[in-house]
Amino acid sequence: MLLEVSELSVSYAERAIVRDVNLSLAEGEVLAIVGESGSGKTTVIRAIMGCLPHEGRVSGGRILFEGKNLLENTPDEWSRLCGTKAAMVFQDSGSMLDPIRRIGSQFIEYICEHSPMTKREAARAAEDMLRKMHLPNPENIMKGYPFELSGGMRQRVGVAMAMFFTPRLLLADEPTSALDVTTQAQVVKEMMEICQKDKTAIIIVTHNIGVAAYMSDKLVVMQEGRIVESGETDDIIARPQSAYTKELLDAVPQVGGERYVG
Ligand SMILES: Nc1ncnc2c1ncn2[C@@H]1O[C@H](COP(=O)(O)OP(=O)(O)OP(=O)(O)O)[C@@H](O)[C@H]1O
Repeated sequence: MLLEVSELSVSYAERAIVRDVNLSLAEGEVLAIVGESGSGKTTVIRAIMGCLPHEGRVSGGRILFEGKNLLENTPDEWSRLCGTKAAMVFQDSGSMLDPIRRIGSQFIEYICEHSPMTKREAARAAEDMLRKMHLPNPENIMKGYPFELSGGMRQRVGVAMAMFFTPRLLLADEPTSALDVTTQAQVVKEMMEICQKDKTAIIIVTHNIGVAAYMSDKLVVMQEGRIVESGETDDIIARPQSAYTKELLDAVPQVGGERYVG
């Protein structure tokens, strides 16, 4: 297994928020975490990435990544892991970029921080990566500022940066929920293409069980900090066991007479 999370519990300022979460992920697999706002989805992936807010603390459990317990990592080991072996995409990756610096200089700096490439090599490699994310005129994008791009384009830049070092694991927190439905579908499709080619495993956190059904091999349903249902996505969609999962599925809008999750 690439990742094995067992009995994970997390507290914020001594208040237990996430309790006894178990999940596992093999190379190239896609796991979706769904559940209502506040159910602890983001907390789980932040704990895996070692980036809980400062009042947050893992109060129990284990997180094995390639067989090593991440909770024993030194700060140095975390910084070697983040960005190269494991990477994260956020709801609005544009907000992670400095608004008053050109995209190219930020992308090049990011590459040079994590590799011995020269600036010139990094620039060329960054453009190639933007092209892979179907961004037109990568040379112009490199020269532009984040605010000059649409939300979908900024999100593609975020995915391109996250995927640059072919991470083994991509953690995606509501990566498309700020986008309109058509752009959501395109960005999800492109992100999956690039991950499938590199055999990158994905954990995607989403409100949208339709997106989860489309993307994932495995599904974890969370409510109030606990897992209420988990298993193969197709099984859960066809035969949900918990009342809460049934509720989530019932809330999926009908599209053209057919369920979006169908
Ligand atoms: N920094 C923090 N300090 C204290 N409590 C927090 C902090 N961040 C989150 N929480 C609490 O932890 C709980 C879980 O939050 P989390 O963001 O993990 O949920 P979520 O399922 O990802 O929600 P959403 O879908 O809205 O992002 C919530 O009750 C939230 O109020």
